[in-house]
Amino acid sequence: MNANYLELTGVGIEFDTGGKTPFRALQNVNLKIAEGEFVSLIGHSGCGKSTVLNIIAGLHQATEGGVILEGREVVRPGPDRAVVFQNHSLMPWLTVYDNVALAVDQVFRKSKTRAERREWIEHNLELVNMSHALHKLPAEISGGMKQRVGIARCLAMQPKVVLMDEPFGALDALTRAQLQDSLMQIQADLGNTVVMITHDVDEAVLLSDRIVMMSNGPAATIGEILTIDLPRPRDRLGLAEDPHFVHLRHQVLEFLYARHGTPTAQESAAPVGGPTPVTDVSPVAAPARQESTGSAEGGSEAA
Ligand SMILES: Nc1ncnc2c1ncn2[C@@H]1O[C@H](COP(=O)(O)OP(=O)(O)OP(=O)(O)O)[C@@H](O)[C@H]1O
Repeated sequence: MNANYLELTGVGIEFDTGGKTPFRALQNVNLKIAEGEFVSLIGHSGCGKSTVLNIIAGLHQATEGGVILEGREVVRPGPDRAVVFQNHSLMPWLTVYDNVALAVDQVFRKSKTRAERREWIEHNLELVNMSHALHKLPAEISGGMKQRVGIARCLAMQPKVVLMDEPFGALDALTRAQLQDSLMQIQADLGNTVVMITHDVDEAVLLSDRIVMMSNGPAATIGEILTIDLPRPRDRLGLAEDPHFVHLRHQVLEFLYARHGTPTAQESAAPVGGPTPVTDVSPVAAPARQESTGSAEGGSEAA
């Protein structure tokens, strides 16, 4: 296993706001992600989670630093990084099958025959239990089913990294739980490297190998990284009362509510220097929690 599969080094970004001073969203973000690892990004609204994901996706260019995936610099979007958004983003005029076919044809037109591609599309829709609805249009299926199709489309591209921006955020609790379980099963089978944004602390602890907790912006950075050393496969019912699960969950809540609550006046006025970042270490060697020396005190606000 390559422990430095995906590396973010000194990543910072400023957005041009049309005024005199650009807006500094991120400052000195350093993170190393191992091949096959499941990493969640958590932090308050507006701290810069989507910006980190977009930089990895190649949709934004960092102002400083950069991203290396398997030894190659990320400079633009590519099929080696597929994104699952909160709102499925399926083509409404295409059937379930054709939505996945569109992505599969783009990636595998030259390397797979038509019959192989058909088999591959059906296989990926089967992975997310959608074989029964191949010929339905997005408008004819539920929100959870659309999200399943979005995940199938992403997996079918066989990306090196799966990027998920609050993939289950718009779903009811029961559907969300079912999809979380499916995702855990799929990741166990396929060994995908996943970076997922979530606001849901339980979801982060249940699914992740590590949780990256971000400080508030502007000039947001990584505040702490929590290693989730719960054995797999993980069973949500058993874990609900597991003291270690409860302890890990508490550590995330403490970071979000007690130490990085409402952005302070000091943070709001943060100069380009920003808070001190934490330097990541390999997930295997990582201690249960790494503290940033630059964390700010704050009030309380939900993530
Ligand atoms: N294109 C842009 N131009 C200017 N500012 C931007 C741009 N994109 C993001 N920002 C700002 O950067 C900061 C981080 O935004 P981002 O969307 O990454 O936060 P987030 O943590 O994903 O938020 P949420 O949890 O609410 O989705 C915010 O202050 C946002 O307003």
